[in-house]
Amino acid sequence: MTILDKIVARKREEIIENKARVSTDELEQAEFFDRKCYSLREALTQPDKVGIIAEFKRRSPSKGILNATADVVETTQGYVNSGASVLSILTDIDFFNGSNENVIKARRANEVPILRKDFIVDEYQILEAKAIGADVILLIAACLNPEELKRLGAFTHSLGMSVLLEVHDKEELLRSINPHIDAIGVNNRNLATFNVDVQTSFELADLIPNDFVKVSESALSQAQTIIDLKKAGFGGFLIGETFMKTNDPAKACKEFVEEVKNLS
Ligand SMILES: O=C(O)c1ccccc1NCC(=O)[C@H](O)[C@H](O)COP(=O)(O)O
Repeated sequence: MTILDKIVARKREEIIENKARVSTDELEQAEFFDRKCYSLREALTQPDKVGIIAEFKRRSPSKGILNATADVVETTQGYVNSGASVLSILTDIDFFNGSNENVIKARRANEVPILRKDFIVDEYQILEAKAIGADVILLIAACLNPEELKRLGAFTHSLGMSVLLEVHDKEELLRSINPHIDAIGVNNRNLATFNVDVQTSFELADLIPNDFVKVSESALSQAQTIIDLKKAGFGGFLIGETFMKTNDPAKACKEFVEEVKNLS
């Protein structure tokens, strides 16, 4: 059993628990449910921005605790003030020490798209994402078949939210493209082995149709890599650990954005 299998198995239990605790009617009556979402595509195609998706990630299965103390409001506001275009906030509790509450707090404090970063396998989680103020959800090809990807993508679009499809190889990419996707992310981290290799993004770049915003995810730590990925056609860069492992994630983000701009 891979770590991804374990995460998804636990996720299915968690969804049953959550459905018993909070009804879909209650989710639809939540504070943020009827708000108009920010567009992921628009945020990642602004010519004056680098295209950073800055992640609030306390812990990861591969690295353990990254940052136990950072304040979510201070950090996410800092990310946005540093030039991040989009925020990504982990909501998985058991493997990432994330929470829905962190999205709610970040939503109240920021006016950019927020990606609810979790392992989505059920419509209920998408309703929950809308209810907590997220604009974007992630659909991971490694844990969803083409029919599920299409069904969950269509449901997400029906709520006015955006879909970031995550793939790791050519086979996942070719079987997963459907009309209900806004951006395609190449995860440089193999979720079964934890191996990271930025080359994965370069290899898949030309296979992703240009109608999608191309996003490179994970293991991004060098400004020059962003420049090279931009030349290869990428417009979004999902970065967690590089920022969160420092004492001041927002400052790390600011310095990174400045370095990319200086190299551009
Ligand atoms: O980060 C992990 O260890 C991990 C393990 C298993 C499943 C998913 C995992 N991470 C989720 C992500 O996709 C990353 O948080 C995101 O791409 C940012 O990556 P990084 O910049 O390397 O923190």
